[in-house]
Amino acid sequence: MEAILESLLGAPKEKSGGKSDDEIMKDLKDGSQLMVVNCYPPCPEPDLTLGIPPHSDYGFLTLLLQDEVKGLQIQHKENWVTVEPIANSFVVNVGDHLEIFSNGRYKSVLHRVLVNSAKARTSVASLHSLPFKCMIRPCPKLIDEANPRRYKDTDFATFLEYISSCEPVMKNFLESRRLF
Ligand SMILES: O=C(O)CCC(=O)C(=O)O
Ligand SMILES: [Fe+2]
Repeated sequence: MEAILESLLGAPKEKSGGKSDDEIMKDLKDGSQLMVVNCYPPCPEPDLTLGIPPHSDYGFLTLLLQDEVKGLQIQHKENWVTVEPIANSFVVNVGDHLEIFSNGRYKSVLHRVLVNSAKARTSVASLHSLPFKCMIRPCPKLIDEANPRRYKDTDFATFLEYISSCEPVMKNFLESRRLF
């Protein structure tokens, strides 16, 4: 898992450079991992519901293992696009923390899950974040006059406070952290 994260984070690392990236990598290694197993039974009326409503994942990166049954869709240019399952591979989703750390260069992906009437579906999501007490903020190297800071400081407690007051649907948690 560590090796996968390290190779995936190569891209923002090159762009931002310097000490803060090593720090973020270290924080991620000491960070939190939440594993969620989702089971979607067959649904007699799939057009009337969703397996999971549109949302973005809290956290830095999500590694998602889906079985051979379709269902996951991501939003791309206003359209819902089905993510075709590929055997023995992970889908990697950018989470809200990476959008904040990259000061908006990387967008957390809005996704949802459809159900179907024929087959049960199972997926396993592994959400990787900083340690719960860590503060996430835009990387200073990505802030300048042309790219002012776009997000407020955010930690896990802020997220818990948010979800106790309203549902984390669409990208509304991230929107609540926006400065402009
Ligand atoms: O079942 C899926 O493919 C996606 C699950 C998901 O989005 C989640 O657990 O956050
Ligand atoms: Fe998700």
